[in-house]
Amino acid sequence: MTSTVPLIVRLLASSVSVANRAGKIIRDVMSKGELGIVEKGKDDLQTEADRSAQRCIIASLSAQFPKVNIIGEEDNPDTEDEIPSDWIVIDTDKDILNIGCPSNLQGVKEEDIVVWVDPLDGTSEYTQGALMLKRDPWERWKMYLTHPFISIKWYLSLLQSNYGFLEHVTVLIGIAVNEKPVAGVIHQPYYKTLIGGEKKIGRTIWGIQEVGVGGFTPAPPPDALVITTTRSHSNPMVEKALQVMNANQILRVGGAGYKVLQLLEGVASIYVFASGGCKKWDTCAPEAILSAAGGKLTDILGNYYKYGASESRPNKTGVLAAVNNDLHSYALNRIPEELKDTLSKK
Ligand SMILES: Nc1ncnc2c1ncn2[C@@H]1O[C@H](COP(=O)(O)O)[C@@H](OP(=O)(O)O)[C@H]1O
Ligand SMILES: [Mg+2]
Ligand SMILES: [Mg+2]
Ligand SMILES: [Mg+2]
Repeated sequence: MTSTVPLIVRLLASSVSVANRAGKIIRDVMSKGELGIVEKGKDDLQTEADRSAQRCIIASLSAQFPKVNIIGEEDNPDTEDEIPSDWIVIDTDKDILNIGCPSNLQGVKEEDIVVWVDPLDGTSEYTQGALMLKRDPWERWKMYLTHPFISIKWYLSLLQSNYGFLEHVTVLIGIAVNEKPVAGVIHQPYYKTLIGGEKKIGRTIWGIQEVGVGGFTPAPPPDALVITTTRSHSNPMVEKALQVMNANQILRVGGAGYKVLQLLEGVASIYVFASGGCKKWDTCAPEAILSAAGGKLTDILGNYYKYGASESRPNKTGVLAAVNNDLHSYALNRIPEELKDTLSKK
């Protein structure tokens, strides 16, 4: 049966299973409590969970799809050690294998595909979540003092957050064909639900061009204008763009994946980030899923990013995403020309 299913559908089905496994790795690293934080740059952390989840995803997908070009966020996951055999996922999601494949994607070959992997989106929120899992206030304070960057303002907001920032963490697998994101997976390892009285942790949302979105039911946008934006990478340009939106509410949350989930869930209507900082692996899967649901993700100038393997990794001209074209145009028209100019010259 599997061999008759088009490649792109098989790749999506495998990506869903692999993302679930990566999510379990992320939870396991947190439970063990040894995060192994490395500072890659300013405001840019990597943990054992980022490294291990990426190794799991890349090893699993490249074993099944050897000619697909897979690009991950983390440069040097420790490749010396052998990968634990239970990190190599060979399962595929059976429901996805049964979906119809859009006609323009039926003949796609492995060589035509680039997969962009963000093994853990929202690393900042993940490391701060670890801090809050320390029940003993003294232990928590000691961990705070040794955390690479976290201001007292953040520490206080964490104390008030009821340990909630772990929900912002996602695993992102984006599938691009001819430079365009056509399918993707957003897995949320800490999403909690009660199903028939039983607690379930984690959920996986997927999308594919022309077919739509699965894993949950998208909701219409809120009546009020609710904007979602970064909570850990703001700067004066980001704030300027937010000021001009005339929003009823601004939500500051972690991760590109989580912000796009908020759009899909009807929690927010527009995602505005008028700054460089995000990279192709942050936006590929979210763009694919959002557009499959009728939304739009571009840079702050209104141009689509390209996702070919040779494209530069940084999304220098920011992110502007909305649940529909009208809200996207509304936001685009409000961004001052001067800000667009400054960003495009960076
Ligand atoms: N100034 C910056 N420096 C480094 N990374 C940045 C950044 N601004 C945004 N990013 C990256 O873009 C993603 C979303 O950011 P934010 O949560 O601030 O909206 C995060 O991905 P990772 O957590 O996968 O690294 C984050 O690291
Ligand atoms: Mg990162
Ligand atoms: Mg990311
Ligand atoms: Mg990441």
